[in-house]
Amino acid sequence: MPAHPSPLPSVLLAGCGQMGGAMLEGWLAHGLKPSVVLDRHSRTVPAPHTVVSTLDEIPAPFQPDVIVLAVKPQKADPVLDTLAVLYPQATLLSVMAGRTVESLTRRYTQANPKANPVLIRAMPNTPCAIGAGMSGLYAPPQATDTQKAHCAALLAAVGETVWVEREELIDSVTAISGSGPAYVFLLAELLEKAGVEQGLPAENARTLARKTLYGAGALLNQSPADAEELRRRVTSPGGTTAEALKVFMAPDAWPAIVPRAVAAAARRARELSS
Ligand SMILES: NC(=O)C1=CN([C@@H]2O[C@H](COP(=O)(O)OP(=O)(O)OC[C@H]3O[C@@H](n4cnc5c(N)ncnc54)[C@H](O)[C@@H]3O)[C@@H](O)[C@H]2O)C=CC1
Ligand SMILES: O=C(O)[C@@H]1CCC=N1
Repeated sequence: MPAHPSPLPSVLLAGCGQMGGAMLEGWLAHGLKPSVVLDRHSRTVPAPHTVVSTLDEIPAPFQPDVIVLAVKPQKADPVLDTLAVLYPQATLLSVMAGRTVESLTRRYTQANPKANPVLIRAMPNTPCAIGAGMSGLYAPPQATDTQKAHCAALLAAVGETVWVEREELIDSVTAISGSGPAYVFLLAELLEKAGVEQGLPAENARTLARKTLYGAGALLNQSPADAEELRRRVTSPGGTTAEALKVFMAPDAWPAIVPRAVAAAARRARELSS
């Protein structure tokens, strides 16, 4: 990730927890115009960037290109209320699950009737911290090309991006790639435990599980072949993998469970929308 020649737009990062912190790591590695990080927990950022624990501490002349909303959806309202007063014409990039453009704009303009914000939504994931993120983005029709370009640049600096045409598809993105790393980490946990049950020393089981997921992910990333074909290449007829896949692929196992889990995540995203 080059620190030159084009620094990313300046941001006010509102919320620097798991997701905000992951993006910030990538942005700092890339190079970011002077920016401000808001978090009530103590943080450090290298100069010329600044950390504040409340919005009142933001230096008066600071005008970010983009305000990134990365607090929990249920905690956003007090932050929006203050931002609406400080930055009535802001470009806001929300990475919050669920909360819609309409609900965020409504809250903003309730807090300041003169405000006229533009809300763009994105759903990134924590591999952004190492430049391997996957983000879906949605912009409403009123967003300008510059606003979209600023938001896209921020997310492209920390991984891949896709735009979706309809806002409700951000809930689907959330259920696949936003939450998705947790599904993969669960598989790592379970493989590691199973390895120990098979008699491997814990340290070996951990390495075997983690590096297998890493290698398979890297192969998926580089190979033009479908996942199904890559799976077939591992599965010798009458061999060991086929036996494991009979268990995983039983009609009531992964083919039923994965869509059910994804649907549950998407449903929760819709519940968080108000
Ligand atoms: N964790 C993940 O993998 C992903 C999270 N998201 C979204 O990112 C958002 C944040 O999630 P996490 O980073 O997991 O949560 P988090 O709880 O780790 O981070 C939120 C941060 O905001 C700070 N904060 C909240 N209200 C504040 C206030 N009024 N003033 C100052 N600081 C305040 C908290 O101190 C905390 O550090 C959520 O809306 C979530 O939907 C999106 C994609 C993936
Ligand atoms: O669990 C959550 O609600 C957030 C959104 C996607 C990943 N983490």
